[in-house]
Amino acid sequence: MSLSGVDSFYGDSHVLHGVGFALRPGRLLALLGRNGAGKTTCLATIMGFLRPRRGEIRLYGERISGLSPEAICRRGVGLVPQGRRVFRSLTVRENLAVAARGRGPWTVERVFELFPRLRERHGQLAGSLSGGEQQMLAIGRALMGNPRVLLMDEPSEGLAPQIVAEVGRIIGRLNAEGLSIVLVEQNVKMTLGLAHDVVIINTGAVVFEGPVEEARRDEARLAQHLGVF
Ligand SMILES: Nc1ncnc2c1ncn2[C@@H]1O[C@H](COP(=O)(O)OP(=O)(O)OP(=O)(O)O)[C@@H](O)[C@H]1O
Repeated sequence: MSLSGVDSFYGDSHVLHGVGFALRPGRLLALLGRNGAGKTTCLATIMGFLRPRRGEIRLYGERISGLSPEAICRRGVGLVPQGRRVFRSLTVRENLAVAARGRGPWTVERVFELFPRLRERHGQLAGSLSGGEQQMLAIGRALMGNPRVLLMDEPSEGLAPQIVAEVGRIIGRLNAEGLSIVLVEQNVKMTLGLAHDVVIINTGAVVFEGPVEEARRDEARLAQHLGVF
């Protein structure tokens, strides 16, 4: 998937300025930046919730910018949204079942193999789950759409360190199984441990794109754009 020269607006407010980067198949790309840098806006633009005014987004060669969110989802882009957004008054199993889409390996059973905790709680209302369990459910729900590319918006937000490590392991495993992932995170340490490639955005523009080794070597730049971590 690639973005080139993408400009996005909320009304008159110009938020993304010529954003371009490429996610290669099977890679994990970390999208980093300070609060308000435009990371969530980038994901919203890829998903089609915001239509870019300039530039284009391609998925395996096909132009997807300008399509509806449903059409983009059907072409294989999945989203784990910030704040999880599970259906609180549906059970765990129902949350997964309603998200089933497309052809591919993902079934409720397979999600339960990935997250045994969800199997244990399959009949429970999602609103009664812990934060970590809701995050697992949000990931499972996105997988039920059989995505080729998974966008994840701050999956570690508000979770205890032990649960963050567990979620990190799952993300690494999904990627190792071949899923291409864009990971937006404030947890820079965890993210650099998982990523192949890093993109840093600052006030809506890309200020760094390169392999994770290069990002690690340039700690001064990371500190400049991300603050102390
Ligand atoms: N719905 C909206 N309407 C108008 N402006 C918005 C809207 N959502 C975000 N913005 C603005 O767009 C800019 C980028 O926000 P965005 O949420 O993409 O940043 P972010 O990097 O994801 O930050 P965070 O880490 O806080 O989620 C910010 O200046 C924000 O105030």
